[in-house]
Amino acid sequence: MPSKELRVGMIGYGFMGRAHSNAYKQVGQFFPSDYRVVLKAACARDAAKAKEFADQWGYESVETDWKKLIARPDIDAIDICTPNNLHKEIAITAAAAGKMILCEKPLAMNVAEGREMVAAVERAKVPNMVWYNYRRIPAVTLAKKLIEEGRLGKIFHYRAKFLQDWTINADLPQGGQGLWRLDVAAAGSGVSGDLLAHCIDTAVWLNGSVESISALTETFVKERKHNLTGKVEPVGIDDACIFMGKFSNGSLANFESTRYARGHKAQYTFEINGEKASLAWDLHDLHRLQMFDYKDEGKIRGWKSIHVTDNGGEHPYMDKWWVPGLAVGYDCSFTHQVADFITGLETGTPAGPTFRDALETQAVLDAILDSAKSHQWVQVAKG
Ligand SMILES: NC(=O)C1=CN([C@@H]2O[C@H](COP(=O)(O)OP(=O)(O)OC[C@H]3O[C@@H](n4cnc5c(N)ncnc54)[C@H](OP(=O)(O)O)[C@@H]3O)[C@@H](O)[C@H]2O)C=CC1
Ligand SMILES: O=C1CO[C@H](CO)[C@@H](O)[C@@H]1O
Repeated sequence: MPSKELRVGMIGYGFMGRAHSNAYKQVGQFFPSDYRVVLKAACARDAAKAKEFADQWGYESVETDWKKLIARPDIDAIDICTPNNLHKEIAITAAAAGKMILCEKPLAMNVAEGREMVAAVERAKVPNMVWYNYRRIPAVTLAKKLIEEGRLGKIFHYRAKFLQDWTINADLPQGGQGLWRLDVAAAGSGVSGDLLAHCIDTAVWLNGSVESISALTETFVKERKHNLTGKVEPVGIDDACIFMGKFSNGSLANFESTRYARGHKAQYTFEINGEKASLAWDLHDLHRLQMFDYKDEGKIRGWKSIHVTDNGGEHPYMDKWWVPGLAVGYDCSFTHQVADFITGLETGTPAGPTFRDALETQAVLDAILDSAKSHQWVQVAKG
């Protein structure tokens, strides 16, 4: 039986408010630990919606001012599920109050903000984590294990893309629930910070730091009505982004993200080519890790499909779920992230990505926008 409580104050009831709440409810059932997660309070500006959310997910109380939530002595951890422009202020206030912080991605609007956030959590010595959840899809975690075992050898290429199509409609306004992503003042950037950020986090985790970048961005719809002013305003975000770059290990990077790829809702894929083997993964088929291993016997050598659904306890996380062969879904990545966060509390070795880890992704994002603006190669800033 758990002997400790992890009392969560959730800020935001939208997409991620729901995804994280689901993870908090699942984690103790599938990943038992010394901690019992208590959904203490849900916070948002719209009191009625926050109350409806709190009732649905089992939060004990509601707040409409995040500063009051942070000030509450009965909350241990603040979960930031707001638009990106609020991450910094909330995180710094929470750190100063000695709260643990689980912050949604991207860490910040830019690297300067990110640095302030890292300084705040490190000064306060509070456990902290950023929700780059795709790392914890079992097939992606398996890729990490195979790379660490040296099965790919020297890596030559890392290519990734994240494609969507939901902003092709020029009548969509900027601002509002979900649509704040189209407003640069709320989002900081467009698809680079929203989608490529995931690809970069996974890439840095699997293949190490990105050193330099040459990027191209495009804003296909240049003006949209703004929901705050009611006026048609210029659009300041990148609708699409392509970059090439070089990793510190010498391998070449080739990345693309867009919300204008008609037919694609969330196609996140990566492929890694090493001297001994290659790996490929596709979110649409999230259990499958494709591998080509050159050491396989010639007449049967080819791409093999590893279906990551246990295999006798050898696949990451899967032994905690159902019987071998049965799948889990997108939501499990969040549950795994909470489970690892709790393990970090128990062992004293924090689960990544911490704010400091996520700062590296933020630096790559800044370099992308700098390069796209200047039409120059840009060195990625260090921490
Ligand atoms: N890890 C991942 O895969 C994903 C990460 N994200 C990230 O999660 C974050 C949230 O995105 P998402 O859930 O889609 O956003 P939504 O638009 O669905 O929800 C945003 C929430 O923030 C609340 N909010 C906004 N302003 C304030 C405020 N001043 N005080 C308190 N609450 C506020 C809103 O409620 P109200 O308006 O009532 O205040 C709303 O509940 C973003 O940083 C995004 O990048 C998003 C999707 C997936
Ligand atoms: O992973 C993701 C899926 O798409 C969302 C946008 O539609 C992103 O915000 C998110 O981070």
